[in-house]
Amino acid sequence: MPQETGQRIPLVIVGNKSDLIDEREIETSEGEKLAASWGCSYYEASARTSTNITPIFEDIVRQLRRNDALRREERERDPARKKRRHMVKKCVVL
Ligand SMILES: Nc1nc2c(ncn2[C@@H]2O[C@H](COP(=O)(O)OP(=O)(O)OP(=O)(O)O)[C@@H](O)[C@H]2O)c(=O)[nH]1
Repeated sequence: MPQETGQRIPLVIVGNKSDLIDEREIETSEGEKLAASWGCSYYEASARTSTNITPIFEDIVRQLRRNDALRREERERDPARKKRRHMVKKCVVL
């Protein structure tokens, strides 16, 4: 799925309600397999017990920061960028 969009979108797969152990419908291995095929992390979390909530948001923030850094690097490497910068006309307010 991430490959289909062609964009860097932060992605994690979360199986919620991990506290309801007896009502499990998806095996951990199944979630991990899907996450591996999407190239992202898999978490099992519980909103009720606050299990894994912080690591999920930390993972997303790490991805956002990594994507920002990659975008900056790509922009720096773009040879057309320098040329464009010289062509920009600035407006001066007096
Ligand atoms: N035990 C447990 N209950 C949860 C958890 N997360 C949400 N719920 C409960 O599940 C119900 C539905 O929660 P919503 O946040 O409305 O989720 P939803 O996507 O609209 O509904 P679901 O089909 O239940 O996923 C509510 O009664 C929540 O309190 C959890 O991690 N553990």
